[in-house]
Amino acid sequence: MQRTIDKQEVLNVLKPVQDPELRRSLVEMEMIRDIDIQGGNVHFTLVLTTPACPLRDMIVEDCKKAVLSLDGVQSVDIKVTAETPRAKGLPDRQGIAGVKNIIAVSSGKGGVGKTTVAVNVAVSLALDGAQVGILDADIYGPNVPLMLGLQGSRMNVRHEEGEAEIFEPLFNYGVKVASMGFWIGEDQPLIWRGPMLNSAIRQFLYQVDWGELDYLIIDLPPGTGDAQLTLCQAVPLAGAIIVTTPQTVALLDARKGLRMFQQLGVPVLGIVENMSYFIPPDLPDRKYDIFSSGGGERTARELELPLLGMLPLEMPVREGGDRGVPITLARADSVSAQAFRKLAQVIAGRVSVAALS
Ligand SMILES: Nc1ncnc2c1ncn2[C@@H]1O[C@H](COP(=O)(O)OP(=O)(O)OP(=O)(O)O)[C@@H](O)[C@H]1O
Repeated sequence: MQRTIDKQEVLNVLKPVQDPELRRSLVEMEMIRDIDIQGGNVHFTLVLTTPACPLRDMIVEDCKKAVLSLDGVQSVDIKVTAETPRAKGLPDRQGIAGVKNIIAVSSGKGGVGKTTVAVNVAVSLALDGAQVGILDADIYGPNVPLMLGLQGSRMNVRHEEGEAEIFEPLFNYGVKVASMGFWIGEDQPLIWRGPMLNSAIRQFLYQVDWGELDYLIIDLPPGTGDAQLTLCQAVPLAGAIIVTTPQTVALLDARKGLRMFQQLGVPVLGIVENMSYFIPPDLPDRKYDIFSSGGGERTARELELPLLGMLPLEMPVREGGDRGVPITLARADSVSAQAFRKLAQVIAGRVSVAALS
C-alpha cells in the first residue's frame, strides 16, 4: 500500500539543502514552490536567483537526493525557473525602471578585450535564458554594433506628447543594444566635453526603452575619465568587472580602476583575465602562455579581488568579433566560448549573492 506523503515532509527533507553560493537554505529562501504529490511522485518548482546559475545541476541533484530519501517517494520531477533579485545600490543613485542589475565592464587601458568580454557575457546570459541589454558607453570607439552584427544601424526615436524623447534599442542574438555608434555613426570622431558627455550618458541610461531586464551590461570606455564617473555616480551599479591581460603593466591600470570604483561606492565583482593563454588554430589542444602565466591571479590576489575567469587568446574570438557573430554563438563548442559561458555564470552568481546578502 502506498504511504501518503505530505508537503511538509518534502519541505522538511529539503530544508537542509542549501544554495552553495548563497549558503542559505532553499526552503528558507522560498526557492521551493508549487509542491505537488501524486502517490509516490513528487513535483515541484525550484526558483533560482538567476537563469545563469553556475551551480544549477548540483542544486537540482541535491534536491532530488533529499526528496528520494523520503520513504515512499518513487520519482522526483523538478521544474527549474529563475527570478533574478534586484541589486541594492546606494540610495542616492537613480535606478532604471525595469532593470534589475547593472553591471559595468571596465579596463584600465584600451585593447585588452573589454568590449569582447562585455558582448560575449551579454550573449551568454541571454543563452541561459536571462533578459539582457548592453549599453555601449565607449564613446571614443563604440565597437558593440560591429561585434553584435548591427553595424550601420540606427536607433528609432519616439516623441511622445509632453515626454522626453525615447530611444528604441536594437535587438540581436537575444540582447537589446544601445550604442553611441547608432547615434553618431561608428566612424565619426567626436570630442565630448563634460556637460555634453554627461547628458548623453544620462539619456542613454534613462531614455532608452529597456523594458524588463535581468542584466544591463555597460561597456565603459577604457580608463578612469568623465564617462566612467558620470555612469558610476548616476545609476546604482550591481558591480563592476575589471578586464586585464596578464602583463604586469596591467596591474597598475587595474589598481587605478579599482580605486575609482571604491571611491564611488561601486562594488567590484572581480578581475577577468583576457588573453591568458594562446590556443593555436592548428593545435587546439595546446596552450601557450605568451604573456607569462599567473598575472591575473597575482593581480587579483594583490588587489584582494576574486579572479572571475581566464579567457584564452584564440583567433576565432577576433574573427567572430569582426564578423559580428560573437564566439559564444559562432563556435559554441570552442574553449573560448565555454570560458565565456562559465564567466557569465560566475558573474551572475556573484550578482545574486550581493543582492541577497
Ligand atoms: N580572447 C581573445 N582572443 C582573440 N582576440 C581577442 C580576444 N579578446 C579580444 N580580442 C580582439 O582584440 C581586439 C580588441 O578587443 P576589444 O575591442 O574587445 O578591446 P577593448 O578593450 O574593448 O578595446 P577599446 O576599449 O580600446 O575599444 C579585437 O580585435 C578583438 O576581437
